[in-house]
Formats: sequence, C-alpha cells, structure tokens
Amino acid sequence: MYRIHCMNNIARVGTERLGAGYSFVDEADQADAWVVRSANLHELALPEGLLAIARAGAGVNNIPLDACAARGIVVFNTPGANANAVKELVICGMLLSCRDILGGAVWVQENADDPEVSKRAEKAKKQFGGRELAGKTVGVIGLGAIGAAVANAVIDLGAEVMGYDPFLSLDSAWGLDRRIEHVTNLDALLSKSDFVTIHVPVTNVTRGMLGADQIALMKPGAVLLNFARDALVDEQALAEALGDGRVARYVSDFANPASANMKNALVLPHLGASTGEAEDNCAVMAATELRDYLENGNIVNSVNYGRVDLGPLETGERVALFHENSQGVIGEVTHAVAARGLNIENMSNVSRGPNAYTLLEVTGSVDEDVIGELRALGSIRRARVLHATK
Ligand SMILES: NC(=O)c1ccc[n+]([C@@H]2O[C@H](COP(=O)([O-])OP(=O)(O)OC[C@H]3O[C@@H](n4cnc5c(N)ncnc54)[C@H](O)[C@@H]3O)[C@@H](O)[C@H]2O)c1
Ligand SMILES: O=C(O)CC[C@@H](O)C(=O)O
Repeated sequence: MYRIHCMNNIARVGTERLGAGYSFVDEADQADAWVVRSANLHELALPEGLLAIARAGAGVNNIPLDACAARGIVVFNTPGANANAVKELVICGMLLSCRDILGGAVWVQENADDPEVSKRAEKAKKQFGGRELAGKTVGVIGLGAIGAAVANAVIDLGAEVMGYDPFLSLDSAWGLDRRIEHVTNLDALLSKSDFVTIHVPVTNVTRGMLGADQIALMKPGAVLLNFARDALVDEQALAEALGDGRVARYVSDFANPASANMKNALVLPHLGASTGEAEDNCAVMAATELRDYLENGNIVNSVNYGRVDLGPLETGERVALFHENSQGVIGEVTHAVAARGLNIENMSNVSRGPNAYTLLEVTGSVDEDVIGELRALGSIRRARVLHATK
C-alpha cells in the first residue's frame, strides 16, 4: 500500500486513478509521494521516505527541484494537460483588452433600473469601443504547449503571429501553423507586436526577462499578457509604462500587491488552469505518472530526472537505484548483482548533472541482503526493489 499526501486538493478522477493499492494520509512526513498544485514546497523539510512529488500542472517553480534530485525524489509535472484552458483564457484576455467590455457590462448593471436604458446605451457605447484583433501583430514568447496553442488560435482569428522560442521542441514545431513567423530576436518581436503574450517557465534564466529595457522596446499602445508567472516581468517598470500610456494594458493571471494596484491592468486570481477539464486532465496524468514510477520504476515526464521506461513490470523484479553520476558506479552495481546469482534482463540508466538513476530488471529473487549490499556502495543514495504483482 502506497501512502499519498495531497498538498492541494486534486480532482477526484485523479485519486480514483490511483486505485486500491493507495491510501491518503494527512501527515506529509508519512507519505511515499506528494501531489501538489501551487503550494510552495520550498520552505518544507523533505521527509526521509519521500519517493516522488507530482505537480498537477505545468509550472514547477514552487518545488525545490535540485534538492529533490539530490535526495532521489523524482518530481513530475503534467505537460500540456491544462494548456487548452490557459489558451482560452489568454484569448479571452486579448479580446477583453481590445474593447472596454467589462466597463460596458458594468454600465449596463448600473443603469439596469432605468426604463430608458436601451436608448441611453446607444449613446453610452462609444466610450467602451475599441479595436479588433484581426490584422494586428501578436508576439508569442515561448512556443510550448500553451504558447503554440495560443499562436495557432490567434492566427485563426486573423492576426499575424511572431513566435520566439530558442529552445523550441520538435513536437511543438510540428504543431505550429505555417503562417507563424519564427523570430530569433526577442527585441524585434517586442518592437513590432501590438500584443505580446509570454508563455515560458520561470527559471533563474527567465526571471525578469521582460525588464525595463525590453518594456521600453514595446510598440507604443501595445498590450502585454502574462499567464505564465509574475516573476518574468519587472512589474515596477511596467507600472511606469502603463502609467504614462506607453503600454496600453497589462493582462495578468497573477494578483500581487504591485499588479493589483496597477493602472490599466486587468488582473485575475490565477484562473488559467481552473476548469473542470484541465483539473481532471492534470490529476489523471499526475496519478498515472506516480503509479508508473512507484509500481514499475519508470520515470516519465519528470522535471528533475531523465526518462526511463521499461514498460510495465509483469514478471521478475526490478531494482531502482539513485546514485552519483560518476565513473564506475554501473560496474559496481552489476558486479554486486551478478555476485548474488541474479541475471540482468533489461536495464536503463539516465543522468542529469551530478544525479543518475538506474533501473535493473532481474531474474531471481532480490532479497534485503542484495539491497543492503547495494546501499552500502558509497555512490548509492537510494535503492528500492519492486516486485511484479500479477
Ligand atoms: N496561469 C496558469 O494557470 C498557468 C497554467 C499552466 C502553465 N502556466 C505557466 O506557463 C508556463 C508555460 O507552460 P507550458 O505548458 O506552455 O510549458 P511548456 O514547457 O510546454 O512550454 C514552455 C516553452 O517555453 C520555452 N522557453 C524556455 N525558455 C525560454 C526563453 N528564454 N525564451 C523563449 N522561450 C523559452 C520552452 O522552449 C518551451 O517551448 C509554465 O511554466 C507555467 O509557469 C500557467
Ligand atoms: O494549479 C493551478 O491552479 C495553476 C497551475 C498553473 O499555474 C501551472 O503552472 O500549471
């Protein structure tokens, strides 16, 4: 029985996906794995027995990835599972910034009791008008699951699209509409776009990537949309640009004391992934990843370890080893296993920086002595044996 602790509530289809071999515990330090949405894990102690963390969502800036990797705690996310929900809200944000739709709706509410409201509406409406998205240039920074979906959608609405992503994956590239102009210079995108929308993860490299210098390059009257993370933008510099009208609007999914008080800003309470469909997708994907790791030793969609996939564990046993990425470790491991009369049928090894993971499929019985011997090797940080259950 594996014990799961949910740091945030996740959709029921996800907990059901975990199934009979799983129980939910209230105490984080008693769990084999954590499931999390946006809770900040940076300040929490990582319990000795914690094997994995699944982020039901895309962004992992709330999780100490390196500290987890060093301890052999695999961190997963759910790539693309909430992308459609975010795409729809980004399009909504663009359209809301084109005309004063919210102002118009408030005007109607305020005049609801006036029997002359329909006549007066025809006069009042000119203050809420604006422009169309069609024919404008939209600059998309980051063409992953969300950015690519936004780029394709706005091109279908008649906009011109410039896309910037120096690390574009082959999968994303295949899915992009051919009419999207691929730009390699962020400054060019900023100076030509009527709408700029950012869809990159926040990392030590991207933090503050839209700083005062980049904001100064934006086309006068442009709109900036940020449904990725607030830390990507220098919001103090942006407040000044919004104040003097150089940037017309800021549409952000991240309420904080700075953005909530900005002039000409439309700020939402982190609603991008808040649809039933996205929550279900994320919860099911997170649960599937956890099961595959806990039961089979496979690592799929991890953000701090490479991919290992030996398929389902149907017969025999597997040994999962986290170790230093250093010369001679694999030799020591295979030697120790062979000395115990176990035959390695299949094996996969991945490394990322100083950390490595090796999954061995063996015939023969892996008893506690073997595991104890492996653990005694100086380079091994965590060893676990997995038994076929069928
Ligand atoms: N508002 C929300 O509720 C919500 C929901 C989902 C995701 N997000 C945020 O959006 C981000 C993107 O999500 P996604 O699902 O598209 O992730 P993704 O991993 O599919 O795409 C990110 C893209 O950014 C690109 N990139 C990385 N560094 C870059 C750089 N310096 N310049 C340009 N491109 C760069 C990558 O190559 C990748 O294509 C997440 O990391 C998360 O922070 C927010
Ligand atoms: O869980 C959420 O509600 C937000 C998730 C979102 O920010 C993400 O990065 O996937």
